[in-house]
Amino acid sequence: MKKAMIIFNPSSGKEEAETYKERALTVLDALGYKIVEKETEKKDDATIFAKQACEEKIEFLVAMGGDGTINEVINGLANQPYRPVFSVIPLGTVNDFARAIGIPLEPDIAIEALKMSNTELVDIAQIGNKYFGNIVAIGEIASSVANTSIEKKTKLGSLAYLLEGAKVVISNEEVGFTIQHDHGTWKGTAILILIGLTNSVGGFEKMITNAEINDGLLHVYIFKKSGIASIVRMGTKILLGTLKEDDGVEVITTKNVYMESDRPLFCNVDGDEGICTPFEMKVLPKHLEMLIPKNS
Ligand SMILES: Nc1ncnc2c1ncn2[C@@H]1O[C@H](COP(=O)(O)OP(=O)(O)OP(=O)(O)O)[C@@H](O)[C@H]1O
Repeated sequence: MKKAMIIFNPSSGKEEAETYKERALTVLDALGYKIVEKETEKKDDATIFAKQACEEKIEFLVAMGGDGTINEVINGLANQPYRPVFSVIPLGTVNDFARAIGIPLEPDIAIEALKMSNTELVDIAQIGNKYFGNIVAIGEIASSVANTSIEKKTKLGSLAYLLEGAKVVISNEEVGFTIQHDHGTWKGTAILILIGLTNSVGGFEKMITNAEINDGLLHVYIFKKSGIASIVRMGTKILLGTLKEDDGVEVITTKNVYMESDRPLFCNVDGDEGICTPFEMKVLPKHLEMLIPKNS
């Protein structure tokens, strides 16, 4: 009998989380899976469970939670020789990974979509000894976004990130960076660097223009110091999906990065605090097989 594992974070989303879990169990049961149910209690539980799913050769893994839970699952899967087909029921406040991959943001619709059989191989990336599926942010703004309160995120969603981001961008000093990439070395100052695998950042689905889920590339966006007028202009371009063309931004596409800064900076990895500069990063092309609804 084929086996499925559900990794469920009861603290993600709102009160309906438990109800969604029951609905997902019903769908997987009707599909004929023997189900292993795992509930997270604390940080890194989802990583341990995902690794266990690989070791037990489970065929299908469903993660129910927000971007934090999904990042932990990716870290459990990434370096295993066998990896199950993976899908996500988004229960977070922002759900960048689900947005980017094309999984319905409405949990009930995402649960229905588990019945479909269309899979796609998607890229992830390695930063130091960690993995991510969506975005790394480097700069003072990165820690500020990680500090955005859960209450604020729940009330304001993407807007909370934008407000925190704008506050730091306006007040902040530049940092000197050296970035070695596949085509040379970039040296200069910036207030923020984003390295994205997908297009969605902080809920803004057109932030990283042209990034595809399996293009095999890291999209490095370097933001220069700028005044209020250019921040407003960039904000508009983020919404229109034309940020790449803005004078305040330099863009590098590469498969590998070595990043140094003139003082150590913590990175924000998929929305949570990650490692410190300097670091090495590389893309792992088409590394995860994901169930993705065809018409999304
Ligand atoms: N039972 C639990 N109770 C409280 N916290 C938990 C529990 N299980 C896991 N966690 C914590 O929840 C974190 C992940 O939360 P979640 O998946 O909602 O991510 P998020 O980044 O807040 O999502 P989003 O930004 O999309 O809202 C984990 O890193 C872990 O520390």
